[in-house]
Amino acid sequence: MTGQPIKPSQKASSSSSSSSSSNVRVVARIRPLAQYEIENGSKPIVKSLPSVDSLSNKENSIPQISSEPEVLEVQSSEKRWFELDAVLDGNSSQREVYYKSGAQQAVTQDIFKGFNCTILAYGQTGAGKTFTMGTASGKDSSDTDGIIPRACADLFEQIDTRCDGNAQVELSYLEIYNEEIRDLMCTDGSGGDLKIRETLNGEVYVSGLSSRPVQSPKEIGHYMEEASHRRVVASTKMNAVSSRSHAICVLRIQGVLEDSTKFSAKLTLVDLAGSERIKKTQASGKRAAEGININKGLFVLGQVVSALSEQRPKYKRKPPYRDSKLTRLLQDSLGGNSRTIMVACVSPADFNIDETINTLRYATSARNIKNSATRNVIKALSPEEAAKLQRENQLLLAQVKELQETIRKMALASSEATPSLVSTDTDSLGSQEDDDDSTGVSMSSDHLREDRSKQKKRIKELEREVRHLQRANSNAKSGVSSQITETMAQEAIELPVLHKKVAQLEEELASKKELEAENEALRQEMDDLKADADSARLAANKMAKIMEQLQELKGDEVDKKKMEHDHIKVEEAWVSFVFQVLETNKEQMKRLRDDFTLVARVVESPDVMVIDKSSDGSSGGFWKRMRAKDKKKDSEDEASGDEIHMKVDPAIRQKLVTEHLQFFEERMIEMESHVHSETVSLGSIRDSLRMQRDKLEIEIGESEFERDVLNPKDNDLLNQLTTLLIGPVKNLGEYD
Ligand SMILES: Nc1ncnc2c1ncn2[C@@H]1O[C@H](COP(=O)(O)OP(=O)(O)OP(=O)(O)O)[C@@H](O)[C@H]1O
Repeated sequence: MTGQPIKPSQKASSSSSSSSSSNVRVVARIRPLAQYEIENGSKPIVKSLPSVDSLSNKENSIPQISSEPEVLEVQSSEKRWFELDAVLDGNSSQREVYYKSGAQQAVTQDIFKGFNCTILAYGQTGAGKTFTMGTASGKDSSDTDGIIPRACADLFEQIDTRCDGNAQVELSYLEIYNEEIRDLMCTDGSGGDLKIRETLNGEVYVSGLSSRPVQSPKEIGHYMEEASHRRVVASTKMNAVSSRSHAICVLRIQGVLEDSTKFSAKLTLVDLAGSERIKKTQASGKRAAEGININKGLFVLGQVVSALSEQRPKYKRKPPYRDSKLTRLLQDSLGGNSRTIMVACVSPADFNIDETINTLRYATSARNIKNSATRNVIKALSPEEAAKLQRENQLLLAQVKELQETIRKMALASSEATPSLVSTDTDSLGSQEDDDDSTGVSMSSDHLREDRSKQKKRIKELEREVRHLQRANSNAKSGVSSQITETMAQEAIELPVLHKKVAQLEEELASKKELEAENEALRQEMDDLKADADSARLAANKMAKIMEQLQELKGDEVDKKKMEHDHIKVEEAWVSFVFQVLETNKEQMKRLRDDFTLVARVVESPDVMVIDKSSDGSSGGFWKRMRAKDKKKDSEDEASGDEIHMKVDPAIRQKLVTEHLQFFEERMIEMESHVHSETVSLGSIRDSLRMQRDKLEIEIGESEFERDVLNPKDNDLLNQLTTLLIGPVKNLGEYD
């Protein structure tokens, strides 16, 4: 049998009432197999190993909190064990869960000692969180009631018996849906997208969240029932009624116990939405988006738990409370001023083993989280103690006055120093918006203004605080003679608060000075940026000029190439002209051939030849010579119509023919070779001219494109460059 070794319990139970520092109490609840798990043939593999305590408690009608941790066993391919403060299996009743989780003790004891308490249910979707927490139904109690209705019933019962009804309870109820806070008590639909803010003493609250005074569990049940209709639920493959939001119900209680001790406390009851695998729930569209948001919030919660539970100093890191609304609102419950109980709900089925192991790992880590809850109670004091407190109060008053004067001077100096940068819209005295978690030095003037505005607000808040302290002090003084004991009791509570606030004011002042220095650095940085922007702008202008020049040069280049192109065209025209000349030569050669044919006919003809007058025109030289050599025959020549009939002496004819044949031969050879070589060289000239022209056309196209690109007025590259150089400074809003 293999398994995960169980660590020895490292802590005392959180139920110890005197201790202000206690670990988060974590219990596991295993629900019975669900219908869908039975249908898909799942086997139960998660069970609780009974502790000695729980066995001996079996007989007891009131379930007891076990003093020792309990163990949960997961039997998969190997066995694993998880040690928790209590383990409740599928047979555990709702009542048992209420008691053994520690919820009953928190409500009936811790709240009345002035401790803030949180009870939250965590786990996979469909694991039984809503079933465990329950919603107060407004009806009479039943066995199936979860923690919330039971807590409400016990709370009012205790108020009746311990405060004689002298207590006030206020209820508020919200949900976080898709990272938006919604007021579930708001009936007019205006309770959406509320903001988280923080008071001066670090208490986180939701601005604009409504709260109602409530006088009975039934009244709470009534409001919660109404609110539950506003909560987003939907059906998924793993839960027919799946909560799609984290619901947080807060009860603020203030009362006076029988021994005149005043107390105040906050009971926070949280029903988280379940972690889910989109594949398993088969959620799509809106449901899938919800699932992603749910998982995101829970992931941050996991990060917070793991940061808080880290035991090794070198791995300790700041819990990322601000990364989600859920963790921001639960900041006090996890590592803060609250006694916290976490119920990790799991399925027993092997089908859900991965999710179950995850939940349990998370749960065991959460057990290491240490909270330090402080008691909000007021006790009666002796007259000596009261007088001492009064002296301290006077001292504090003097300190407050001094601080007030310093603040006034600083505020004056600050607004005089930088009037242009301080926003005029700083009259609101509301607390600072907390949602923006930006840290580090901002580069924009918006942020600078924001800092200024925050600074101014801060000063006003400080002034308000001082006024409040003065008021508290003078109230304390005025009551001394008449009701010395009660007033002093009040002061006993207020004195540490005053001390804390003075320390806080001093801290605020120090941080204000830091802010001043930071602002000075920012101003300096802004001046530098302006200077950078100036030189960037100069550089951009220079670049525009260079580009203009380049554009001109490119334009010249284009013109030159175009001229070259035209020149080539002229040359090409000349080449085609020469081709025509060659054609003419060819024509002439043809005529020579015709003459040659004629001469051949002369050779073959008898004494009289018939010659076309047109032929005579073209090869007249030959006939003239014929006639000159044979003058005596001239008279014998006869012309009729287009023909000449010529008598020829055979000897002369023979001689002339031979001469001409030779002449023809030579001319023909000469012309043929000339025409051939001219044709060849012209052909290559023509080809090279065509190539040059094609090349030039491409170059012209490219140069024209480059010229257009270089146009500084319409140049994307330059514009981008300018934006890049000047942009950051332009964003400062003060640089034009
Ligand atoms: N211990 C239990 N005994 C009997 N039925 C239970 C138990 N726990 C849960 N169930 C039933 O299982 C179903 C799912 O429970 P529930 O709605 O409480 O889950 P959930 O964890 O709140 O889910 P989601 O995160 O999706 O809202 C319900 O029908 C509920 O009645």
